[in-house]
Order: sequence, then structure tokens, then C-alpha cells
Amino acid sequence: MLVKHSSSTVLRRQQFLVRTLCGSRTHLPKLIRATMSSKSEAADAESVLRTVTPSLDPKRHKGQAGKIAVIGGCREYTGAPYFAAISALKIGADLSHVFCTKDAAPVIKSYSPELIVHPVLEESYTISEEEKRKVEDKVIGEVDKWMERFDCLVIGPGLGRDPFLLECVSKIMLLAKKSNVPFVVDGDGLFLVTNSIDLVKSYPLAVLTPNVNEYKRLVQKVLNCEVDEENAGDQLRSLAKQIGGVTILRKGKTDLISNGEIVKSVSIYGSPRRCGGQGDILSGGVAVFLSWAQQLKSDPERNFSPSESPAILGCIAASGLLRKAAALAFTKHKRSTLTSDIIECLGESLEDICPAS
Ligand SMILES: NC(=O)C1=CN([C@@H]2O[C@H](COP(=O)(O)OP(=O)(O)OC[C@H]3O[C@@H](n4cnc5c(N)ncnc54)[C@H](O)[C@@H]3O)[C@@H](O)[C@H]2O)[C@@H](O)CC1
Ligand SMILES: Nc1ncnc2c1ncn2[C@@H]1O[C@H](COP(=O)(O)OP(=O)(O)OP(=O)(O)O)[C@@H](O)[C@H]1O
Ligand SMILES: [Mg+2]
Repeated sequence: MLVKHSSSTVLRRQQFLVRTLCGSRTHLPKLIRATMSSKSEAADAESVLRTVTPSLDPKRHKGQAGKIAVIGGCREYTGAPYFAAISALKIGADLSHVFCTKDAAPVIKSYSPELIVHPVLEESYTISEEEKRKVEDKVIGEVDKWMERFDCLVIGPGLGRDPFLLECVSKIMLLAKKSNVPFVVDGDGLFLVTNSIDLVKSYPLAVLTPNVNEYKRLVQKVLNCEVDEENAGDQLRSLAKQIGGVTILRKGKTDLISNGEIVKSVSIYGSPRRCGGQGDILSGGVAVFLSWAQQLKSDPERNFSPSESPAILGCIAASGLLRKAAALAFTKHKRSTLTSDIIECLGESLEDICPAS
């Protein structure tokens, strides 16, 4: 039988072996030294999922389990905002909104009647130079009407990179910060933030979820160096610290999470399929679990330690659930596993850990 060990067990064993064999740290082989100097603590994702997922209490009213808004969706991309928004609902949020361009809205609406879709964003090609200021005010006004009702935003899935649209989205980020609404920045939202890091700097309610390319660009821009795989945990911690303590979830074979203080890892076995859209599920999931963890934090009977910040807990829970659902979808669909198949497995995977009754 194949026995799997957690990375911390493996690390402890490596350290024990190395101490026993070499006696001194200076003699350690390079790879083991790198692992030791780049410590991250393996998170118990299932336990976090159990802690943050609320029970289905008949006394609660619509909205109390979370109101999420995705800012994304343009002419090219309609799948990404849909995946993020529908995942939020499938995990257990009560309401899921999408703010997208006028072109994308009918398409996203046609995927699902469950989503509330606002066709408010504009790309440069639809407006003249003279209209820009008026249109920007209108876009901001439309989003502002709703802002205080949201528990968390997901900014970026399928947003595209149109300069005028991104300018409007940077104003939406300022609105969210003014209202203390947490936000998850993903996809093209990270393109925007990497070029204007002040948009998120020192905002404790910001979570960045970069994939391999997005992370590389962030490291180059903020730390002015290349990605250092041998010291992955330490580098992530430095990056988060440099951006003023925002939370970063670095996606990959192992998901690494840091807020500049601690580094946690999630490496539950997921799926070998790398089809597009899995990061979008993750961003919707982080938004929901972060909102639930925020609710727990406001409970005076709960004593939160700094390592249990809602953002960190949200990232751990979403990563664990996505990986579990991806593994389940893969057992059913093998090579033809798609993002929609993984979304269909979110409920069953969460049920396995936190039964509804
Ligand atoms: N169905 C959809 O509408 C989808 C839209 N998406 C959106 O597409 C936009 C661009 O996102 P991308 O993730 O493509 O941007 P990236 O900058 O991550 O990827 C750009 C290119 O890098 C390559 N790449 C990706 N992962 C890599 C890896 N591990 N190693 C080496 N090369 C790699 C890809 O093949 C792609 O051509 C975002 O707005 C995103 O949200 C994606 O979320 C995927 C699904
Ligand atoms: N090599 C890998 N092995 C196992 N799981 C992985 C691997 N790479 C990524 N994942 C999982 O897939 C999730 C999505 O990561 P990915 O890098 O595909 O994001 P992305 O490129 O932003 O996706 P999207 O196509 O939605 O934009 C991660 O959180 C992680 O759990
Ligand atoms: Mg992505």
C-alpha cells in the first residue's frame, strides 16, 4: 500500500536524518538546505473547512450565508466570471452577482438564471474619447449602489486588459476599500494590480491569487528579482510583506499562502488535468470562505489568533475544497475532466467534510 506523508512529517524526517548523518547544518546537501530554509507549515484544510462552514440554520435569512460579486467578463471571456460566480453559489453563498461588459452580459445570463448579471462595464472600443469621463462616473455609480451589500468581491476573472475598463476597475477597488469590503484579485485583475501595486498595498482585506505567470510578474515587479523555487516559502512571505501584509495564494502543484507573517501550504492530491477555469473556481471559493471566516471573527466567543485571519482561512479552505472536488471529478471523467465537472463535484466534496444535517 502506498503511504502518503504530510510535507511537515517528511521535513521533520529529513531534518532528523540530516542531523543524524551530517551532524551540522553547514554540511547539508543543497536541496535539503533549501527545503529547511523555506519552511511552510502544512495546513489541515479539512479541519479549516469544518471550522468556517456555517451550519444550515433555519433561523437565518437570505443573504446571511454570503453575497458575492465578481467583477469580470468581457468580449473574449465569459467562462471565467461564470465559473467564479457559480462556484460561490455551489459552495453555499446565497447571492452571486457579476458586473461585466454589455457584450458579455447576455452570454453569462444564458449560462445560468441563478446569477444576477449587471451589464455595466465598458471597453474603449464602445465609446469615444469625449464620452470617457461621463461613462466612468456612470460605471462607478452603478457599482457603488451595491457595494455595501457585498461580503466580498472577486476582481479580475475574464476582465480583459482594455485600459479604459481597467481604469474603471481601479476606481471600483478604491470604492471597496472605502467601504471595507474584502476583495480577491485574480486573472487580469492581477495584471492591473501588478502595474499599480498601491491599489492593494497595506489593505489587509485584499487577497491575491496568482498562477505561475501572474506570480512571476508580481515577483519581478515588486521584489525586482526572479522566482526562487528553492526558497519558495520565504520569497512568498517577503512578497506579501512588501505589499503591506496582503494575503497571497500562490497557485501550483502545492498551493502556498502567506500574509507576510506565516506561510501555509495545501497539497492535498487534486487532479492531473490542467484545464482552464480551475483558478476561477478557486477565486469564487476564497470569497465565500473568507466571508464565512469574517462572520466567525465577529463572534465575541471566538478567539482568533493572527494565523487564523479570515483571509488565510479562506484561502486554505478554498484550496482544500477545490483539490478534493478536482480529485473526485477526475475519478469520474478521467482525461475528459472539465472545469464544469469539477464545479459539479463541489457540493459532494464539501458534504463529505461538513454534512448538511
Ligand atoms: N473560459 C474562460 O473564459 C477562461 C478565461 N480565463 C481568463 O483568461 C485571462 C488570461 O488568463 P491566463 O491564465 O490565460 O493568463 P496567463 O498570463 O496565466 O497565461 C497566459 C499564457 O501563459 C500560458 N501558461 C499558463 N499556465 C502556464 C504554466 N503553468 N506554465 C507555463 N505557461 C503557462 C498559457 O498557455 C497562456 O497562453 C484571465 O482573464 C482569465 O481569468 C481563464 O480563467 C481560463 C478560463
Ligand atoms: N501542477 C499542479 N498539480 C496539482 N494541482 C495544481 C497544479 N497546478 C495548479 N493546481 C491546482 O489548480 C488550481 C488552479 O491553479 P491554476 O494554476 O490552474 O490557476 P489559473 O491558471 O489561474 O487557472 P484559470 O485557468 O482558471 O485562470 C490551484 O489552486 C491548484 O490547487
Ligand atoms: Mg487564472
